[in-house]
Formats: sequence, structure tokens, C-alpha cells
Amino acid sequence: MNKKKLVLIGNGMAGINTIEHILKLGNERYDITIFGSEPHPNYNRILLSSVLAGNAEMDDIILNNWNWYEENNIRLYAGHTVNRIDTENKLVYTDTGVCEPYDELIIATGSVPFILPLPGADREGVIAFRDIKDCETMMEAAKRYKKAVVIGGGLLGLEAAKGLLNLNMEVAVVHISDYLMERQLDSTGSEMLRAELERQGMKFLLSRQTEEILGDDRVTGLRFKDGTSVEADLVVMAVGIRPSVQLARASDIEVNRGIVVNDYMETNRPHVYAVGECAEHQGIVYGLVAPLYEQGAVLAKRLCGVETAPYKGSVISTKLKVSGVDVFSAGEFMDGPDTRSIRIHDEWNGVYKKVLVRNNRIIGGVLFGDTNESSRLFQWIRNRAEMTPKIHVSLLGLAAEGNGSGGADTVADLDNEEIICGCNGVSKGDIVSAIQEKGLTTVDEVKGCTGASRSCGGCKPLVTQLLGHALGDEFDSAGIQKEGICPCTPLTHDEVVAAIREKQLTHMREVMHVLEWNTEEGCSKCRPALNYYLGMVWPEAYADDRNSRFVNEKVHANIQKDGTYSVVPRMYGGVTSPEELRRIADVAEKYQVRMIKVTGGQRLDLLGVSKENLPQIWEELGMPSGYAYAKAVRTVKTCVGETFCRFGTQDSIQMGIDMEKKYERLNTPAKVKMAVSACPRNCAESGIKDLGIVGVDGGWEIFVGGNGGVNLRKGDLLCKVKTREEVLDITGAYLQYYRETGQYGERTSEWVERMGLEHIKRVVVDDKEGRKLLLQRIDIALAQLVDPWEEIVRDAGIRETMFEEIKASSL
Ligand SMILES: Cc1cc2nc3c(=O)[nH]c(=O)nc-3n(C[C@H](O)[C@H](O)[C@H](O)COP(=O)(O)OP(=O)(O)OC[C@H]3O[C@@H](n4cnc5c(N)ncnc54)[C@H](O)[C@@H]3O)c2cc1C
Ligand SMILES: NC(=O)c1ccc[n+]([C@@H]2O[C@H](COP(=O)([O-])OP(=O)(O)OC[C@H]3O[C@@H](n4cnc5c(N)ncnc54)[C@H](O)[C@@H]3O)[C@@H](O)[C@H]2O)c1
Ligand code: SF4
Ligand code: FES
Repeated sequence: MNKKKLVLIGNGMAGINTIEHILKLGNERYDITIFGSEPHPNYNRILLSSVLAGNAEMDDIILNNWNWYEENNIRLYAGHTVNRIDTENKLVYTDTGVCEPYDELIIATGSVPFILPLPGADREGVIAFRDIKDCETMMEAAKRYKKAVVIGGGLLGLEAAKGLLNLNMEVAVVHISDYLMERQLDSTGSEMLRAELERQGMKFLLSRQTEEILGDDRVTGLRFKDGTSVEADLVVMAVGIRPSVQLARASDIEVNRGIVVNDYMETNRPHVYAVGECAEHQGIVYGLVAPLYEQGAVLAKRLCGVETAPYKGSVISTKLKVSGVDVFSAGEFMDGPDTRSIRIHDEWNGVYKKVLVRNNRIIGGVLFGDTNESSRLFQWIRNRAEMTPKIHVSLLGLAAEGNGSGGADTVADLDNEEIICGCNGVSKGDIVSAIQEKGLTTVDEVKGCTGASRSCGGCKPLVTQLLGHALGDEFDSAGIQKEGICPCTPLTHDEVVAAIREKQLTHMREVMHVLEWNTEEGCSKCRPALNYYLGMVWPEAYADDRNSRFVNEKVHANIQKDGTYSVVPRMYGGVTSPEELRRIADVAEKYQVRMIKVTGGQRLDLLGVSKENLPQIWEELGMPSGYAYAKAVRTVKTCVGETFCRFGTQDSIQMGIDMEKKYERLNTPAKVKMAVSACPRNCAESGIKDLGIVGVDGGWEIFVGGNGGVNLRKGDLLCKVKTREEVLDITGAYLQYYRETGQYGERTSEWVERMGLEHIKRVVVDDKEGRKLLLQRIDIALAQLVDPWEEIVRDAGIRETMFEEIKASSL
């Protein structure tokens, strides 16, 4: 059957959720192409608040990595914005010159933050909070500035403010109303929230309307309509969002506030659908994922020809994601002439519960301080349940139990239809049957299997309780805490490596089979990890599985946001020569390389190379790969050292070259950056490298576990040695020990903290016999390595396979 072309505009949460549903339905109909303005794979926007607050890393919030697109034969244009849709001829056009035909088109362009049209709103330091870039800007600003002001005391503003507090900024929230979260809370709940947030260090400027943003180039403060002002060197606007509809409007698709859709998410144009925050259904535009996912499920079925009930709108609930503050709100919460309420206000415990009733039906509620009952309350609200003496007693009973009620009894009491994960619409029954039928034992497995806890993560405690309830005596609470590699297995990284050694497992399939993976092929999380572990344990016998590597490692170059690649040849110790520079210049001219950039690792990066030209460029450069794309030893940065510098006490350049020549291409759990400085002035920044060497009088100091990236960490002094040979011995043993005990993806900065510096010292420095064995093992590993660029240039077979793969992949 000839496949139809399905095009999705918007690589965000709602659009990709729809595609996931289509894939689950068994996608035989469509060739899928996705356009996304952001240069990232699909990520969990909700958890940006957690990243900002320091409770998650950027890597943790990727929902579907680059490999997922490849594995599902999806062509992704990341960093491409669609700027025109021709609905007559069924074509979409991008700002990058791509034109793509479609048979069916989904618009999922989300929202844009509303920026108050104030004088000075374009000053540096005035931002919104919507995407990874904003989050990074805030994290950077927090390193240099002290005073942050957030405009808007809604969900987003308070989560941003809490994140900035955690980043050690002084934070004031400017709010237009006289109480916070007035769209979700009544005045009592809001007062309690304000008091708690003030206790945590937040300041509030309520009932203020900003008139002007002050400053020259960069913001210095805000002036309000009442004449008062506040100082600020960072301003975050969180005053609501607007559906992103310009594209649809310009393409003659009906737009009101959002893109108007019917109960099947169809727009007024044939074969064009809209889903997510950009869509308007029965006059409502939603701004939370739960309704957007409900829309996606209906649309996916519609597109796959599976019968579906129409989408009839959603009842929504919200939870604030600020640690130490439990707030839940759903349905109506403001008293009216025709409403009655049941209220529990326990000032001693800091708990407030309010349930609103109209015509004896439960129509809404607020929980503050104890949100354990939120699922049950939400269920009552969704069903417009009748207020009964039983529910009344149950509500009062909850008050008597006070803060922290819940636990096993709470989940045991829930009906099977009750929704545990509001974001993904997963019920207690769904989770319990998945646990029982598929033998799940961890939250991660439940997440992989049912989707519960995959979005805001607020339901994780309930999922954990359900596991305990469903497994009874078999429930291993310690086991629940351990992090499995991925949802395919409950085993941890360490357990898998131990089993590979003990059971002599030598192939990926064998590992999955013997260790009872619950998927046949594994997934994009476990396959690269297993490929690394098998290669590390069996360096001579194991044949690297290229297909299990991430796309950059497969093509030995870094993909850039515009779909081109970057080429970084190795320059040992950061030293080059006129001949090398000439070759680089010739190649750059011949292949019209867009930019040559000096990298932080002291090499030259050729940017904007088209994939077809990669092998010719490698050949004509005649230099080894710099491995700038791999989980491997990257660079050794050096200072000029004693040869040229007055302060130099050692030959840092030669030491750097020796180390780089010895360890180049070595696969490691995560990238490894090194540096050698010839005196403690540390011009090569040895103190923030995975391995940093510093020359001192009569020897060298070896620093480990440094990191100059997002999680800045100063390296620890491992030991001091006298000779070049000792440096190579200790660094070799250190690298091999990291290779053997590091978890795939774990940088040395995390590994050193996990293992403990003293322990590493004992193994690598004090235990001479052990060190010898580590060095023997690293030598075996190093002996297997060949330069991938040279191999591809030399071997037409490999080149062809790689090219087929590159062609098949749009990434
Ligand atoms: C910090 C933060 C915390 C949040 N917390 C919660 C929460 O706790 N619970 C909750 O339910 N919701 C929360 N939300 C809201 C939730 O993230 C959104 O409702 C959801 O992401 C919307 O999904 P979407 O796919 O409609 O839009 P988006 O996720 O915004 O995706 C749209 C994508 O389309 C791209 N795009 C737009 N125009 C084009 C174009 N012309 N061409 C190509 N690409 C285009 C955009 O760049 C974007 O990547 C939060 C939002 C933020 C910012
Ligand atoms: N935990 C969650 O569920 C969560 C977290 C973050 C974001 N979100 C979603 O992201 C979207 C954006 O969130 P949001 O908080 O920006 O939107 P919002 O519309 O919910 O809140 C904006 C707030 O800004 C206030 N405001 C408006 N104009 C103002 C002004 N001139 N000065 C001061 N305050 C002003 C409003 O009174 C309102 O309380 C929403 O859809 C929200 O639901 C949800
Ligand atoms: S680290 Fe010391 S020796 Fe090296 S360049 Fe700087 S000052 Fe000179
Ligand atoms: S409630 Fe948000 S992920 Fe489950």
C-alpha cells in the first residue's frame, strides 16, 4: 500500500502525543514528517520548572530523543519554522526553504507567551518562561545577577519565582490582583499560599500594575502606576499565553482565539487538523496537557480510521509544582449565591480543603497543604457526583487524619476507574492490571507501560503507593527506589554490568533474553548503554553495534540545528601546523563551509557541512576525527607552558599531546574533557575538567571530576606525582576505573561524588597491584581502536552503509 504523507507542524507535547497514539495504533498508513521551530527533540515543557528549580537536568526532560524519530521512520526538521501552508495544493513551506507536500496536516503550534506591551519590554534581561532557551537564560542570569522580578502570580510565575530562589536570586513577584493564583484559588487558599511562599523567601508586590521597564540597555527595575518602583536585573514575564495562530490565520484557516476545530479536531479546511494549545474547541482554548492529550487520542483514531467517540471538552485540574507547597484546584471554587461549600480550615496543620456544591452536586474544590485526596475529589468533580452523607463523612474524616493522610489505605479505597495520572488519563485499574499482567515492579516500568507519571510527575507518589498495594508482600520498597536503566528492565546499570560479566553475556540480544527484558528490541535508552557496557567488558570480542549508537556517533559528526553537520578534526594538545591550516582552509573553501570556529577545546570546528560531503572532507583533511560528537575522550587542552611562558614549570604541551595520543578514541560512559596547565595559574582551566593536570615545582598535580558545564564543579585533587610516566599511569587507571564503574551517561563529576574521592584514591593511587591490572585492561581496550574517519574513507562498504543510514535518517 502506498503510504499517505502525514505532516505535523509543532514538535511539542500535544503534537507528538498524537503521533505516539498513531504509532500505538500500528501505523501502516503514514509517512510522517515533523517540523519544529525549536532545535531540540520533543521534550517535557512542564518539567522546565523542575530544571530551573534544580530538581531535574535538561537531559532528563527529553521525552523522545533523536533516535526515537529514526526508529519510527519519522523525518524531523528540528529548527525549521513553517511559515506558509498552501491548503489548495497541500504543501507546507518553511523559513529554511523546505517545501513538503501532505495528504493530512496536523497543526500543533502551541502558544506564545504574552509579553506586556510596556515601554522598555525589549530591554536585555526581560524574558518569558516558555522553552529551554528561556530556562537557560535564567540559569545564566542567576550566575551574574542578584535581583529577579517575576511579573504574574499565576502557576507559571510562581514556579519561575521558586526556581530563581533556588538559584540564589532575590525574587519579588509582581501581581496585578490582590491575591495570588486568583484563577485557581479563593482568598483563603491564596493567603495560605502567600504566607508559605514568603516563609520560603519570596517577596510579593500585590495589586501592582507595571507602567514601565526601566534601564538603559539592560533592565534595572520596574515602575508601577502608583508611582512606586522596584529594582531588577532580570524580569520574567508570566502573565499568560496566547495561542500561536498566525500561520493558520495567514493560510485562511478559521481562527477565533485559537484555530477553530470540531469534535474530531478538524479545521474548516479539508485534511487540516489542529491539536493542543493552538486549538479552540467549543470556544475553549486549553493550557494544560491533560485536555490536549485527550484531543490527541481522538485525532489519532480519526486519522487511523479507528472508531472514536467525539471530543466533548475537558474538565481540568491544576497542581502547583513548588516543593513544600501542595496546592490543588479543579472546577469552580468561588462561592456564589447558588453554591454551598464544605470547608475544613486547619490552621494548626496548615491544611485547607474546600468542596463546592451546587444543586447538591460537587462542582469544584481547592486543597491546600494536603493534596492526597486530589484524585478522588477530581473524580467527584468530573462526574458531578451527588453530595452524600458518605462523602461528607469522608471529607470530615480526612480532616481528622490531618496532613499527610493517605498511603496504602487511600489507594486501596479508590475505585478502579479513578484517575491516578491526570495528565495522561491513566486510571487505577489501568495501572493495577499493567502491574499484574506485565509483572511491573518500579515506577519507571509503570511509566513506560502506561504513561502514568510521564508528564508533570505529580502522580508519582500515588503510583508508588499503588505498586505497594498491588504487589503486597512482594513489594520491595528499596527496589522501588532503585533506578532501572529504562522501562525495559527493572535492573540497574550496575546489576546489568555484573550480569554481563558473571553470565558471560556477549551480545545485545543475549543480554535482553537472559535478563528477561520486557521488550524484544530494547529502546533508545538501553541499547546505547548495553552497547557501551558490552564493548567495555569484552573489548576484544564484542563488535560495536553502530545501530545502537546515537545519531551523531553513527555519522561521526555533530548534527546542527539546520540539519547540516560540524566537522572537528583532532589537533593534539591544541597544536596545529601551517600544513594542517592550509588543508583546513582549502577544504573550507572547496566545500563552502559556512563558518570556521575556534572551539573551547582548542581546535577548529567546520560548521555547516552538508552530509554528502562528509567523507570527502575527512579524506581531504587527512586528520583524525576529534570525536567531538561522542561519549569518549574528547580533547586535551593545554597552556603554552615552560617552552614559552615565564611562569611555566613543566612542558604542558608535550604532556597534553602524549595524553591525547594515548587516550584518543577511548569510549567512556560520558564525554571526557582534559587539560594540562604548566603552573597553578591554570590557563588551560584544568580545575574544571574531567581530568586536569597542573604543573607544580618538581611534578604534577592530578585533578578529577571537574566540570565547566551546566553543573559547574571544581575538580578534586587526586594526587601529586613527579614524572610524566606517573601521570600516564594514574590517569590511565583513573580512566579505566571510570569506564568500568561509571553508569552510561554519567559524567565524572557525578561519578566522583557517587563513588567518593577517598575510595577512588584507594583504588587508583594506593593499590599498586590493582592499578597495574587496570592499566593492562585499558591497554587492551586502546589497542582495538581505529580512527572512524579513516576507516570510512578507506572502506567503500562501510561508507555505503553509513550513507544509506544517513539518507534513511532525516536527522
Ligand atoms: C514552565 C512550564 C510549566 C508547565 N507546567 C505544566 C503543568 O504542570 N501541567 C500542565 O498540564 N501543563 C503545564 N504547562 C503547560 C504545558 O507545557 C503546555 O500545555 C503544553 O506544552 C502545550 O503543548 P503544545 O504541543 O500545544 O504546545 P508546545 O509544547 O508549546 O509545542 C508547540 C511547538 O510548536 C513549535 N512551533 C510553533 N510554531 C511553529 C511553526 N510555525 N513551525 C514549526 N514549529 C512551530 C513551537 O516552537 C513548539 O515547540 C507548563 C508550561 C510551562 C512553560
Ligand atoms: N503547574 C501547572 O499546571 C502549570 C505551571 C506553569 C504553567 N502552566 C500553564 O502555562 C500557561 C501560562 O501560565 P501563566 O501563569 O503565565 O498564565 P495564567 O494566565 O494562568 O496566569 C497569569 C497571571 O498573571 C497575572 N497577570 C496578568 N497581567 C498582569 C500584569 N500586568 N501584572 C501582574 N500580573 C498580571 C494574572 O492575574 C494571572 O494570575 C497556563 O496555561 C498555565 O496553565 C501550568
Ligand atoms: S598556566 Fe602558568 S605556565 Fe601555563 S600559560 Fe598560564 S601562566 Fe603560563
Ligand atoms: S498527573 Fe501529571 S504526570 Fe501524572
